[in-house]
Amino acid sequence: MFDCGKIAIIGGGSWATAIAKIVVAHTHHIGWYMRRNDRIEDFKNLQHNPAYLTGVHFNINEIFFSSDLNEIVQNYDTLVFVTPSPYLKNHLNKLRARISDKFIVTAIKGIVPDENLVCSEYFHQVYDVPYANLACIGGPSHAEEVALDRLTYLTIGCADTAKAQAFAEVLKSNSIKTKTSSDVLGIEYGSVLKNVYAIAAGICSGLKYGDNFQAVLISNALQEMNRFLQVVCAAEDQEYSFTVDSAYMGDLLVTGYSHFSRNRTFGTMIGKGYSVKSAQIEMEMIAEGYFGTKCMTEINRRMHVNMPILDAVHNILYERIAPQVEIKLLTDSFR
Ligand SMILES: NC(=O)C1=CN([C@@H]2O[C@H](COP(=O)(O)OP(=O)(O)OC[C@H]3O[C@@H](n4cnc5c(N)ncnc54)[C@H](OP(=O)(O)O)[C@@H]3O)[C@@H](O)[C@H]2O)C=CC1
Ligand SMILES: O=C(CO)COP(=O)(O)O
Repeated sequence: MFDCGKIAIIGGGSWATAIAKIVVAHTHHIGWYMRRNDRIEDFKNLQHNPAYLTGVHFNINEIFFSSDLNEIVQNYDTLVFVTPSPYLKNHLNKLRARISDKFIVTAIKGIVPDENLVCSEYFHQVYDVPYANLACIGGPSHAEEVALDRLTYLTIGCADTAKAQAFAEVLKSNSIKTKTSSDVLGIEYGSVLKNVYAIAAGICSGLKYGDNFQAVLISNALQEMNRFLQVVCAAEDQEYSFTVDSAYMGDLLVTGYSHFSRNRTFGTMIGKGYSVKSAQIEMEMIAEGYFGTKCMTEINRRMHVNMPILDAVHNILYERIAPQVEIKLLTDSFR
């Protein structure tokens, strides 16, 4: 069986903290890159992350912290990237060490802005990491619930099944169930799109559309996701059949409906009349679907998939079309 070796977490936010909790319970040692030394010092003193999931306590002796990404990369075999997607490039720009022979796992549910590449494509194209060394973590998984040990199902995608299985074993516990998949691109694109659709759900909620319509919106979102993945991820002449799995539909549902969802919260503010800027400032957290909307719209200019919900969210966020006008047009297009 493949051995993940020494595992390091890259990123210091809530999902990074939840994944660190899961991994260190299994391995009893992790490396952990955080960008700020003051955060690391506070973490060591408090024995928990000072800013995110503060109720999750760690045995500090089991963690090697560093704000030097190169030090972590040189000393660890499996690197789990959990930074919000808009910051990934900046972190990676600090890299001097080679990462092409590392096992790279991305838990990022977003796309690299300006590049219009999902994370596995970015690591492959820019850092020469072979696809067999690239994995992703998908599935409905709000960090706040993982922190509370609430039952959560994660899907580990990797072209190399043995590697996916090995990492799935590392994450498995009484409260975490895992399965594997070879559909890395599909999981990553699905994760980007569900953020866009959660923004749409939030906008409709802010506009006071009710549960009946939300259900129709989410059904249409799933069909839209499937149309896109059919074009981008299905083998020739094959029907794309994964979309109903929990890493796709499950994550769409949890992000579209959960009050923990930042994308839905952001959309709700937009529906209530906030400008994009004021919603972003008030939230203090990042709704990656905002960036995902722009990138997916640009990608779809080449793909020509029928994606009315993506188009509507793009028009609202980037073309300043009034949400009530755009959503009314969308309602007329649904059956
Ligand atoms: N939260 C969740 O439930 C889940 C999140 N994910 C995904 O995990 C990824 C990480 O999200 P999450 O952990 O929630 O993020 P958080 O919002 O919890 O954390 C934000 C992180 O970004 C850092 N940061 C803030 N500003 C900057 C900046 N200008 N440059 C570089 N870094 C910055 C923060 O560092 P600092 O503290 O130093 O300011 C912090 O580590 C995302 O792709 C998300 O989609 C996936 C599943 C669940
Ligand atoms: O992906 C998530 C849950 O699975 C988190 O979604 P938000 O970023 O909208 O909170």
